Amino acid sequence: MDVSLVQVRNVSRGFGGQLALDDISFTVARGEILGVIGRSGAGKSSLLRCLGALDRPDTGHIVIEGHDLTTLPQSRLVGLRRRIGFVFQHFNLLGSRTVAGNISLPLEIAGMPRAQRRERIAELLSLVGLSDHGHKWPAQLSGGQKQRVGIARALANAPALLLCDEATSALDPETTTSILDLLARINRELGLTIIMITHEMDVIRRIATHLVILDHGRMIENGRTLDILGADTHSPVTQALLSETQPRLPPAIRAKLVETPVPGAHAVIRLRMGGMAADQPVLSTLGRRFGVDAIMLAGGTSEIAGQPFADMIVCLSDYSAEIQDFLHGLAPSLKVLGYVPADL
Ligand SMILES: Nc1ncnc2c1ncn2[C@@H]1O[C@H](COP(=O)(O)OP(=O)(O)OP(=O)(O)O)[C@@H](O)[C@H]1O
Repeated sequence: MDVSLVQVRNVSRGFGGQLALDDISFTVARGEILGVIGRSGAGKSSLLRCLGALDRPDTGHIVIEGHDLTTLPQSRLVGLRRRIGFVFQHFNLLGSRTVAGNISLPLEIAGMPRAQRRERIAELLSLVGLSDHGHKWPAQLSGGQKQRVGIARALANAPALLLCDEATSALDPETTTSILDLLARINRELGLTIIMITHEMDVIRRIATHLVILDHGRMIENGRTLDILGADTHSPVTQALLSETQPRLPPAIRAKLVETPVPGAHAVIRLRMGGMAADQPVLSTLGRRFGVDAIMLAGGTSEIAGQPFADMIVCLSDYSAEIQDFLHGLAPSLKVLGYVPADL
């Protein structure tokens, strides 16, 4: 059985002789959170518009729940669009309607009777943590609350797919965290598939199970976020995006780093590992098993889309073949950054 909810096949879209999307293909499985990232002009919004049936690709196919958006007649697109919820960067709430009124709008358009609507609105308000705010006006809400209303409205018709366009870019860091937590909970509890466009790597790390990286309209990475972030070799564009959230050596230590080992020097190693290995007490094991002094210089263990992930730079008093073997067994990505004097 095909578990993919969305199939994007060889999609291209041009504007004035320039390709905003150049032969893009990927699939999104049900229940996935796909992050789409890229620099300004990479093609993210163009892709989102095609996925939301707001624009048609010039060539290629986009199939959602078995329906090909690119060949479906306009009359049937309206029905399919109800299967897709949109969350916008600037919320796009109607100031002339209350919170409940905003959430009610898609239900009214879908022809839901009033009594049923009232029940559904109460359910949605509770889901996004705004049960007491239904009577308020958008102007009375904080940015985070407005986005919660935006999410409730997007979920009103129980969509199969949620498209989020820079949903947290207008929010402060604390509010961003609460909105990302809400989206992750909705994904978990409702099994909802989410595609989110962002230019922030941190958003990807926190929530996206899968990742697409676009550059000049081309897809340069696609896979599990853990795999892409844990890998060693990347294109310069990917590396630049990833480096935003990667640990860096403190400048004072970087200044002492040399390329070739001198007698007694300590090795500075960068290692990344995902899954169970990330939870292991690597430094203390090195000390216990090999008698190595191991010091964490930067980074540590965090989570990527709820999975443990370690990304750290460590200083080791010994980097023998035996120790290298041990570390290679744990970390698919392992790199010697250089050597520093023992009396660091
Ligand atoms: N309607 C349009 N008319 C003309 N050119 C367009 C149109 N939409 C997109 N483009 C061009 O297509 C390319 C991709 O734009 P797009 O907005 O999809 O990128 P983006 O990754 O979303 O960028 P940003 O992060 O700045 O929003 C850009 O060169 C842009 O100028």
